[in-house]
Formats: sequence, structure tokens, C-alpha cells
Amino acid sequence: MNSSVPSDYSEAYIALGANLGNREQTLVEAIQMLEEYADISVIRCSGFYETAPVGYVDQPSFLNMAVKVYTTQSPHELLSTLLHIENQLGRVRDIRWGPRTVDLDLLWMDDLYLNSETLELPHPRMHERAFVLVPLQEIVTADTPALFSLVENALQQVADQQQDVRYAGACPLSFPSKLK
Ligand SMILES: Nc1ncnc2c1ncn2[C@@H]1O[C@H](COP(=O)(O)OP(=O)(O)OP(=O)(O)O)[C@@H](O)[C@H]1O
Ligand SMILES: Nc1nc2c(c(=O)[nH]1)N=C(CO)CN2
Repeated sequence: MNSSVPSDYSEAYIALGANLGNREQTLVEAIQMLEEYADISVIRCSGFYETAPVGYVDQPSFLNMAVKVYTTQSPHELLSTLLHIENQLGRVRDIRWGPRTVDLDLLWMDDLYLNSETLELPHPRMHERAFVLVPLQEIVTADTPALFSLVENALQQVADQQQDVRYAGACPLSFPSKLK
């Protein structure tokens, strides 16, 4: 648990990915849409990473990144927010792990372990995906020790994937704090 998070707020980490359309613009729009919620404050944003598709490989390469937010939304509310933003940005679900205009996954929220029908925390596949771990490593600090160690350890396990994840530039957004 990160003791520097303002009281009443949760700390959450979100992975973003896109491999259809104007990927960079869509990812930026998704972050701006998150920031428009009065009860979500984007704290930190990784750079963009060009990544080879994993799982279903016959599809274009992805742009991936990760953001850290503070929020007073509950985990299920935040998941609904992410699904709503995906829909607003034109996400269509057909092939599992297939091409998408945008994907928003909730990776971690405080130090919660959840296993409900619609939400698992931490995200059950994050530790096996360099396209998640490399951007996440950019924004996680030792103030969040459980996540920090998870990322360090998991990255060693996926060292063979690291050539499939290439830094592609800084996030152009900055976030004046909305927190009181
Ligand atoms: N931590 C989580 N973050 C996002 N979705 C989750 C999470 N845990 C469970 N889910 C559920 O997974 C469902 C499918 O999500 P989605 O279509 O984005 O999967 P995917 O991105 O194709 O695959 P993957 O889950 O392997 O990343 C969501 O509707 C949601 O209910
Ligand atoms: N490189 C990359 N591969 C993927 C991605 C992704 O975001 N990036 N998302 C998937 C489903 O969550 C499946 N495969």
C-alpha cells in the first residue's frame, strides 16, 4: 500500500493498448476521457511502446502504455468506466485477443486481490506480458512496494519478450492535480 496516496483515494494502474486506426491519438483521447471524470485524477503516464502482438499473432503491432490514477471510484465502478471509454472510442469485441481500436485493462488497485465474475485483481495475465510490464515499470515506484516487486520479478521472467517491446516516444500530456 502506498502511504502517500491522499486519504479517501485509491491508487490504480491501467494498461492501454491499440492496434487499429490512429493508435496514438486514440490512446491520448482515452487518457483525456479518464481525466474528465471529476473523481479520477491521472497522476502519471508512461511513454508509448511499439509492441509485437501476443496471443493472436496475425494482426498489426500494438501501441501500449500505462497510466497511474487516483480515484474515489470503487474497483467495479472503475472497470465500468474503462469499458464505457472503450465503447465510446469504438471498441468492437470479436476475436479474443484480436485487433482493437483501444483496450483498457485495470492492472492493480491499492493492494486488492479480487476474483469476481467480472473483475480480477491484480489483472490475471499482467505478469506474463512484457507489453504491460515495461510501460508499467516506468511509472511504478518503491512507494508501492508490492506492485514494485511484482513488476521487477515478472520482468525477469519475460526477458525473452523484451525485444518485442520498443520505446516509441513520450506521452504528450501533463496533468495539473485536481486533488485538494
Ligand atoms: N482486471 C481486469 N481488467 C479489465 N477487464 C477485466 C479484468 N478482470 C476481469 N475482466 C473482464 O474481462 C472482460 C474482457 O476484457 P477484454 O475484452 O478487454 O479482454 P482482452 O483484453 O481481450 O483479454 P485480456 O483479458 O487477456 O487482456 C471484461 O469485460 C471484464 O469483465
Ligand atoms: N502487443 C500486444 N499484444 C496483445 C495486446 C496488447 O495490448 N499488446 N492485447 C491483447 C489482449 O489484451 C492481446 N495481445
